[in-house]
Amino acid sequence: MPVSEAEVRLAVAAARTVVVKVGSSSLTQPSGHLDVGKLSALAAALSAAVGQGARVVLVSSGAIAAGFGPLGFDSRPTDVATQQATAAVGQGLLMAQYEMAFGRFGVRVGQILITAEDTIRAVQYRNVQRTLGRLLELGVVPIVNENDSLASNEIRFGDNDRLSALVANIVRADALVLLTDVDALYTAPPSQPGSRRIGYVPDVIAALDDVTVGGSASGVGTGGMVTKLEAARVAAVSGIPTVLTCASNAGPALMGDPVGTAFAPVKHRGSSRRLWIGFAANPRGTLVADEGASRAVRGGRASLLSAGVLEVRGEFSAGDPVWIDDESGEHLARGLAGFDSEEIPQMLGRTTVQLKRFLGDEYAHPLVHRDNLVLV
Ligand SMILES: Nc1ncnc2c1ncn2[C@@H]1O[C@H](COP(=O)(O)OP(=O)(O)O)[C@@H](O)[C@H]1O
Ligand SMILES: N[C@@H](CCC(=O)OP(=O)(O)O)C(=O)O
Repeated sequence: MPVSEAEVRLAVAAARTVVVKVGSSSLTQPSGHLDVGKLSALAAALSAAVGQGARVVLVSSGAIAAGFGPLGFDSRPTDVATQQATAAVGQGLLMAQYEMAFGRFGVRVGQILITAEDTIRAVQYRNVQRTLGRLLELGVVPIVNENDSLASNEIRFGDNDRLSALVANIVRADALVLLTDVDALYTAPPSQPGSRRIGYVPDVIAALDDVTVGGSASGVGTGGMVTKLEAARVAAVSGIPTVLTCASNAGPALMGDPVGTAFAPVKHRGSSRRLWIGFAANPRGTLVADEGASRAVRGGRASLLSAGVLEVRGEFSAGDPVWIDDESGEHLARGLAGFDSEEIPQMLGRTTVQLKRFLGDEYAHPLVHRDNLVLV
């Protein structure tokens, strides 16, 4: 586990598999239209890394930014339906440019569009993992974006920062590089007088207390620095180092030069699927655990049984993420529900033996299995 900045930089330079995320603001002109020059420069830097043997996954935003100009809008649309339609137009334009730009270096690209919803379940998760793995084996640079045109509003990432950290987990990346329109993390939004550049963050969780982060200032970006730090945190707890810098520093960042901000990993890798449950999507409902069940869940190795659940809130399907709260309303854990919300009221308070006797074998299972549960 690297501890000094030099070791973190070295780990990034030596990474065999690297996920690079580029934000909308780094691919567009001030007018909002796609900036083909910036996109080509990025493709050149990533192709050089591929030429040196790296396996590169590019998580690229920019579908909405690329689509609104050609559709005749003056600025990024704000309503969901128009954003989704704009992304459908822009995503094709974006990929056409990437194909051409990487093609100049003989590098092939492939498009992967992900929704939070269809990757939260184990089968789809493994599907994404297998396809990305195969693309990398074939020497292709997968270009990933959220499937904006189909993502449902309640369960979308919105920004691509957290998505990139999860993709880094899925492909078991050795490094994550976040490219944006600011050269590094600052102690406060760079527009604030007196804000200072931070070159190295040894512990991202502790750093969250010392840094003032703001939203996007660009008009095309989405999450600002908040979601980038969240991505760096997810990567860190997965054992993955992160470098955050501006897109024009992509080449030096990948070579381990001291540009931008480097974040050290804070822990050895956990299970990527459990991280996915913890961070991928917003819970759709809540299961309220009684005192005994809360204690068992807090203990870390227990499933949530219906005998210890007092109440179900919200509407969800089996497999959806839910909160597990204690009676005072405090969040204890996130987990994937084992049943649809409408099936649960008849199960509440019943033991496994009672469930079997009164409702049948198919109900004699935990409401949330411990393998699908992550403490918060
Ligand atoms: N503490 C901070 N340090 C650096 N940038 C910050 C900070 N707080 C807020 N920001 C803003 O975050 C912006 C980057 O986020 P965003 O516009 O969403 O980019 P992207 O499109 O690359 O995701 C920067 O341009 C900057 O204005
Ligand atoms: N998936 C969206 C990303 C939205 C967005 O602006 O993200 P980001 O620039 O990474 O903050 C798109 O391609 O337009």
